[in-house]
Amino acid sequence: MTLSSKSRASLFRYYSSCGCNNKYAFITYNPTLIFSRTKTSNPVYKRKLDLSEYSIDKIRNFSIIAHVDHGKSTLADRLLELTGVIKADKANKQILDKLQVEKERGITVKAQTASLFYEYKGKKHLLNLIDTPGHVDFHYEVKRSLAACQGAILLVDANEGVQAQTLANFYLAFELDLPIIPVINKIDLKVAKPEVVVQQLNTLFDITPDQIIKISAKLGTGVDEVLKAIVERIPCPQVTSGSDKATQVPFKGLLFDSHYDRFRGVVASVAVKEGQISAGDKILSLQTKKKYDVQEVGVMSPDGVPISRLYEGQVGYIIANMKKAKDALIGDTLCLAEHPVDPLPGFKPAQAMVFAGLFPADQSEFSSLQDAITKLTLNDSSVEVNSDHSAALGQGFRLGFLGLLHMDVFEQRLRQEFHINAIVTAPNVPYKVKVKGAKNIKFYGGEVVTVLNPCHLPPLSIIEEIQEPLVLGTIIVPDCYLGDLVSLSMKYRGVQVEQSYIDDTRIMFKVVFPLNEIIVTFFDELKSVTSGYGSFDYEDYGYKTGNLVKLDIYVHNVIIEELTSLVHVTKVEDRGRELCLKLKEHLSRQQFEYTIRAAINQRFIAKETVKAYRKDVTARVKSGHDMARKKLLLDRQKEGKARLRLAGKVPVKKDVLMKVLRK
Ligand SMILES: Nc1nc2c(ncn2[C@@H]2O[C@H](COP(=O)(O)OP(=O)(O)OP(=O)(O)O)[C@@H](O)[C@H]2O)c(=O)[nH]1
Repeated sequence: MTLSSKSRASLFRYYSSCGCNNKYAFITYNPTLIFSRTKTSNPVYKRKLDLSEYSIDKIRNFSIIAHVDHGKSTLADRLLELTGVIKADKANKQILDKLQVEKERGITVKAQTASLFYEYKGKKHLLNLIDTPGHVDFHYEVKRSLAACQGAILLVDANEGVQAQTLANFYLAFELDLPIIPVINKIDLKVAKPEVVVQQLNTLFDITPDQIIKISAKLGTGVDEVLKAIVERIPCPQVTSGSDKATQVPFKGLLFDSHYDRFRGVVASVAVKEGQISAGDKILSLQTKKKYDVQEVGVMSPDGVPISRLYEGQVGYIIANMKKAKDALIGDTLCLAEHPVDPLPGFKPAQAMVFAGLFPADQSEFSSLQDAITKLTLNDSSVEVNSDHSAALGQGFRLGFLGLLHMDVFEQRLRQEFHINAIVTAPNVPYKVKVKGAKNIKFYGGEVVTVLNPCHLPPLSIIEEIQEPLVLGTIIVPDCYLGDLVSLSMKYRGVQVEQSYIDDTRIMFKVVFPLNEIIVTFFDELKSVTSGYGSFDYEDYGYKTGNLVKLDIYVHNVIIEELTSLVHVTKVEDRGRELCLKLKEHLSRQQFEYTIRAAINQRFIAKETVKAYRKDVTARVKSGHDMARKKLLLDRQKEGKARLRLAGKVPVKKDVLMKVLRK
């Protein structure tokens, strides 16, 4: 069915009058219409999709996993082209990276699905691809994507070889018992060393050379081999009911991802484990116990294509009037309202690792900031939101992120998509504080209190111990940097637990670090001491009692709460001195002299003095010999300054805080 331009125009007017001003959305509102986009390069849209022709043995669900920049999204582009989902075009670059921040930074931050239609040995196959992010902060995305798959392509750069995230991602797939197709990418590079990578894959993962496919995702070389391997080596989805009975078995689906469409609410990505689902069905969320009417089901190819029915084994999306991101809980099981089922195992919720305060630059913008955070978290449910207040910055929020890049990306999206200029305070990690005394335990609601903001630390007298979060870091470096790496690890309080060669020249280290030490500068320093060759990945390693102290900064005898931090006892003096010096550099002089001091439990460990402005009050005394008059004027000035010093305040403005907080 195609629409005449007249009926298109009237439809557009109709949907515009309903408040829908998205030029694509008016077409997608009606599931019976065939999608049309301004860029109609997509042959899929020329026909209506009916997935009933793909029996379960013709379906493959797979992810592409790899270290950062090893070419996942570029391979996805070639797969989309080869299967005719998009037209081959030099302009196709990381098509599945849809967010502006992804395009600008050239990284994937959100996993994306795409359905490909591939004819193999005369039979049509439906291949559901999930392109995953590579950066350590987004491991959680990879983990849940893999739960919707039966296999994974492990991509390794032919020049860089196996890196820290290659290992982490391999083990994620391995733990789920997924078949892995090892692919060496970028063989077109002059510096490519595919044979070295073959040796690494063999040493580390027991992968034999005959299993490995060598490609250039950029040029398309060898990509057809990857398509064949997907069909041959990845099994079709396992379903308990068997394909014939699919129609009689009640629907059971795993909600593995979601995003928020401002016109249509939550779009939930679902892997259909049993039965089938179509628009008009009433579904139940087993976690929230809420019921919804399904308005549309479809597949991403690469944008949403509505279809009449999603069948057992398939991966697609459901739109069911879910208004909030919290309605679509990742890992939830969806079923038909009248046929409740046993829940699927689901996932552990994402754990925020890094917390920071977010304040509006101007308090009048507080509600705009609140609104923007609510909207952004609809698309990113892994952000933890708490309210916060600061004496200098006013009302704001304390947000929890999966890592520093995640925090950066969130802040960039606030700026770009909502035009909000927020002040982000220094990142810190969640500490666990053990309090003593039955009365205190009752007051804090438990023996262990989680402290997200160091200035909210319970009084020292009732603290039994402070525990800090640890991570197990994996570092891969050429062995010539061995000495530099050992010193670097020690500087960041790392404890080495393992060391082994992954090929003739490169070493893998496992080091336990306090998370607080590595969140800001460690990665940059690692890159710098290893001339860019070192790679780093980390995973949660629990909590350990740390010899930590609370560092307070006083400006003219007033504590600046935003600068309060928990620091290891061996580093606290350096940190105290550094903060005092930075403040001195950025604070303005006053009519009176004042001090900037760093203190542990009110014991001062560092001090800087900011001198007063000097005004020559004796300049007006004409006679150079009137010493008595000069003395009188100088004494008066001294008294005035002493009075000011007592009553005067030193404003620590937001821009000064920002400069000091940036490490
Ligand atoms: N020479 C060459 N460059 C490639 C090839 N494949 C990818 N690239 C380049 O490598 C860079 C990273 O590619 P991406 O596809 O964005 O890598 P990615 O793994 O998706 O990156 P993240 O999502 O950030 O982890 C881009 O500049 C690509 O053009 C290849 O086969 N040969």
